[in-house]
Amino acid sequence: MDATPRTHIIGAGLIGASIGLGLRAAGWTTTIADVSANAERLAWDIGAGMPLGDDAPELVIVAVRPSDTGDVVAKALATWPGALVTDVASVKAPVLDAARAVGAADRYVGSHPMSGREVSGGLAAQSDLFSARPWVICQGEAPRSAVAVVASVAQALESDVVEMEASAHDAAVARVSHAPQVVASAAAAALGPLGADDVALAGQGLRDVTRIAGSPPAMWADIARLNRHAIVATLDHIIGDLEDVREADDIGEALTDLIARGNLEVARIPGKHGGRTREWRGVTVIVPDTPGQLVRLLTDAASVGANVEDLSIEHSPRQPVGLTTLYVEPASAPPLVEALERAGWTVAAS
Ligand SMILES: NC(=O)C1=CN([C@@H]2O[C@H](COP(=O)(O)OP(=O)(O)OC[C@H]3O[C@@H](n4cnc5c(N)ncnc54)[C@H](O)[C@@H]3O)[C@@H](O)[C@H]2O)C=CC1
Ligand SMILES: O=C(O)C(=O)Cc1ccc(O)cc1
Repeated sequence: MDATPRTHIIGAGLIGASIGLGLRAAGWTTTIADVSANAERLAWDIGAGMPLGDDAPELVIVAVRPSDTGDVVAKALATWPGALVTDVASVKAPVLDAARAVGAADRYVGSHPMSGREVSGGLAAQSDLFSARPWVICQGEAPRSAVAVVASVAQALESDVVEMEASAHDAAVARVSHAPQVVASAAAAALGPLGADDVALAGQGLRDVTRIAGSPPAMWADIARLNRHAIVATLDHIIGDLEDVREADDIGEALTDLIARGNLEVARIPGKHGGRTREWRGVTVIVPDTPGQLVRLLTDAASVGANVEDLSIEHSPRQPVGLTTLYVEPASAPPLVEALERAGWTVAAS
């Protein structure tokens, strides 16, 4: 197969359109289709792919909701008998079963980009959505040459390829992705009894814990049905820990144990993009809540050559100041602090 195979994407939502944009930016020829005429037209208009013509695709990427993925993969395997088919669904074992059921698992390779957004649809598509993020590939019963083709998609999108068995993938993502969605939604739902003024007290901690609580329910309902066993096993683990805290004679001791274990595990989560681990040092600055201050701060940081790798802003309503943390190489932090203080900024922590 050519280094940039003729690629057809089925499903022009967030993931399908993002793959199309990224592959076209990398010089691939893509076509894209969707059952929704609006979604399909949008994907063509934004340049995620062209309409499918007469040429049969060499590679088909299925990017539809998880519960439909097995059927759409099976149909693609039958429609294009010369094509290799992959998919991006968040649960992998049921799709492999569907390819086996139609006797074409030798032309099916599962994949799962570990990157997304809490919004769906092609309007939210981004060509760099998968950059520096893991992309899981499940070989199943396909030859190595087929794995290499799917890996070339991930590499064109600048993802980090990770190979796993489908069932091991499903058990792992229950813990790193699916159960965290349940817990984030539960933490957000617990705000129910509060009035708006009380919710407005929220700081960065609640924002961090509930970021993905804005996710669309339909996709997660599908994922939960398909990966129920592994998700329930993870929830049992979490509920056990919560019950230990609730039932303890000394709640402080129980929580100390839970937080200590959490401290150990959170340190194992790779760096800011979820891909390559890198160490940054945060320099937290008090920034007046008036227009232009952030630009002034970044300009002052740039004046000492500090390369700001990441940035977070903690801002509480009704406060005249916010806390902005600039993340830099550890060696850049001391000169940055000095320069910012010289320029009149108050550095709250570094
Ligand atoms: N949203 C996320 O953060 C991530 C999602 N995934 C997986 O990617 C897949 C797609 O998810 P999203 O792009 O977020 O969903 P989406 O809802 O944005 O897009 C799905 C698209 O598929 C279309 N579609 C449905 N059935 C179809 C069919 N039979 N033929 C053609 N088009 C069809 C829909 O009209 C819709 O435009 C899911 O399997 C999901 O598990 C994987 C990684 C991250
Ligand atoms: O937003 C995040 O942090 C995610 O983890 C998004 C995500 C959602 C579903 C997936 O199957 C993979 C990644």
